[in-house]
Amino acid sequence: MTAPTLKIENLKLGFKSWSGMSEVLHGISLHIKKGERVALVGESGSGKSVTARIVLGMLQQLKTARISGSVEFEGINLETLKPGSRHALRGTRMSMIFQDPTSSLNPVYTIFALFKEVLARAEPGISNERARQRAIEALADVAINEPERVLDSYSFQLSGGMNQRVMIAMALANNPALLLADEPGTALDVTIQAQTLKLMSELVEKHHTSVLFISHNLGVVREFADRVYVIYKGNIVEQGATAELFANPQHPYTRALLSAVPRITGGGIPDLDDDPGQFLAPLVAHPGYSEKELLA
Ligand SMILES: Nc1ncnc2c1ncn2[C@@H]1O[C@H](COP(=O)(O)OP(=O)(O)OP(=O)(O)O)[C@@H](O)[C@H]1O
Repeated sequence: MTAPTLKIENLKLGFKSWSGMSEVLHGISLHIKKGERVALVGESGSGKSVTARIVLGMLQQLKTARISGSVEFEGINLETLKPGSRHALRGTRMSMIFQDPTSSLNPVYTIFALFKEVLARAEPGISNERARQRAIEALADVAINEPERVLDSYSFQLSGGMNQRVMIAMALANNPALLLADEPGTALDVTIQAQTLKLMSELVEKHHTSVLFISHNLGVVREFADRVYVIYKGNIVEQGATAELFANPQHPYTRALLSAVPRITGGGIPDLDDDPGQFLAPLVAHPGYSEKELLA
């Protein structure tokens, strides 16, 4: 049996502040099999982005963060890796696409310089010629027609949609096993968002990339994901195959989210805080699927 690309078990996170600890993740577990696209869906502040940041090792250095539980990537517990080895995974075996492409691309460097840095993570000392050739190929994959012009531009000279494509091209340039996509395109208008999601979808299919797709938009999740985990206030309250979960949601919070789909796509999630206690039941697996069986 091949190890899942990602396996998170009992992950807890708290932030220390002057007023005490605020608990953000209460022991979440999830997994992504090779080539599987899994969505983590929940309202703003539920703990989606911090989960991705822990996988990437970006929160561990924060003095205020308290993290426990385990994160395995391709069968290796990431906590057992030396910081250098863990750092080396970022941008090579796992990469991330952020919500706002324009502010995520450093405006001080040309797109080519940023590309070269990404490529050099997997191929140290890569020559300018080879980096340029590979960058042009990667940009062709995201349907950019004038790669030379784009490579010599700075992010602030390109449109948001173009920057989003550049970011997808960069994230996939080293053929990662895992792509963490945090609400890609939500900072852009809906047409561009739909185009970039379609592009991303085609590319991950082509390269058999596993994806953790973070979103609050169930309409988008339905199009993109094979399986869905629903997160509410730092707890996974339900998971299941996408079609099944949409057809037969078990958990009251999932039902509430689903009933709000038209409002979500129109912008904004309704306030579900009226009776938060009712949503905090343990994980609900769909009949016939246990977390163990899904891993097999
Ligand atoms: N560095 C930090 N220090 C303190 N609290 C933090 C930090 N980062 C995140 N949080 C808190 O952790 C909680 C979860 O944040 P997170 O960014 O994961 O939410 P999210 O589900 O991704 O929401 P959104 O959809 O709005 O991005 C929030 O209450 C947030 O304020």
